Amino acid sequence: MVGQLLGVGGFGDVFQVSCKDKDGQTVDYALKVEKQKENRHSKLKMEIAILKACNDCNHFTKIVDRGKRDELGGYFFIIMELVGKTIGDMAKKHPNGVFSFVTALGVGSQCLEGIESLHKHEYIHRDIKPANFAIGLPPKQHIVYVLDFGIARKFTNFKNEVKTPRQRVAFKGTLRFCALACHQGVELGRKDDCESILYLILSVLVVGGLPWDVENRHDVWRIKEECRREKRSELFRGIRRAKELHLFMDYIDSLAYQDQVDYDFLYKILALSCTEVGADINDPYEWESMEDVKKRKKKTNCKKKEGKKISKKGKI
Ligand SMILES: Nc1ncnc2c1ncn2[C@@H]1O[C@H](COP(=O)(O)OP(=O)(O)OP(=O)(O)O)[C@@H](O)[C@H]1O
Repeated sequence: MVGQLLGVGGFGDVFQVSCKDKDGQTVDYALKVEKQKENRHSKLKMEIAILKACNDCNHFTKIVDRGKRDELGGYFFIIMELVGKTIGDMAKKHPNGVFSFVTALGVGSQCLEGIESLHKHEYIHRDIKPANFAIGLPPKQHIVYVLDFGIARKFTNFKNEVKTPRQRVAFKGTLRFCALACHQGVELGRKDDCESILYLILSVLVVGGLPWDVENRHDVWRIKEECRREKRSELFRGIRRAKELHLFMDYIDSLAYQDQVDYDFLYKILALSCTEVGADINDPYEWESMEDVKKRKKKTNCKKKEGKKISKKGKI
């Protein structure tokens, strides 16, 4: 049974659907449909390929069914695990539109885990923003899910080598959250997804948001550049502990298109930042009740942050 409309995307709509499982229990899922169009690649096909590839990671929704129907002019569909509100919607419900320090960093660290997994499967996301990550439904309210792979791109060639960068790349993504490379019109790599994760964290952490709250693309680019220099403190204004987030930015800015990202270093500095304010990055999020916390299993399918070796860059 098709239920409420959950979201309208650029290419398809997402509905809540419910059906009975083999025990007669009603189970809810999300149905995403995309109209088939001539002369256009299906975004949904890409999403399906990615969700299948990342099936081993708990930051991705599980596929229940998928296919193509010829009715109504033809459409592709996917039925997947239903998740809760997006990070952007959650932040809006909080005072000043921001999370606590530990929730913001904890969520950011999970977004990075999802993106690391995507990179491991040789895709970059290219549209990282709070609207493209969601939290799970109870009892999975401590899990962050990556959504929307509509403009994801394979960054390796058939020999599994990083593709030669194109000379010129058209702007794709979301102005507020895109990396500097996107403004420069150059090929995006793994480090650029990580740059967007830093912007995502700051957008749900700093009261008043990112300093480039303007419409004009060139102004946004200019302010992002200035935030590397004279306006740097403005980007991190008012937060409890900024030292490690500065390191995050310095590290990402030191990387080039083809470079591997030292994700462990980034998890480590996010965790350290929380320790420095007397908390733990795995602490319950603001929306979790004690009951949820009790139920929550600490183990995830993805690599755990804790107990990882200090990487070569992990000298803080
Ligand atoms: N598995 C899901 N469970 C619950 N809600 C979902 C799920 N997937 C997507 N949504 C909701 O639907 C909205 C649109 O989904 P999504 O961003 O994947 O679509 P899109 O067509 O690719 O969008 P865009 O135009 O932003 O690229 C999301 O913001 C989210 O609110």
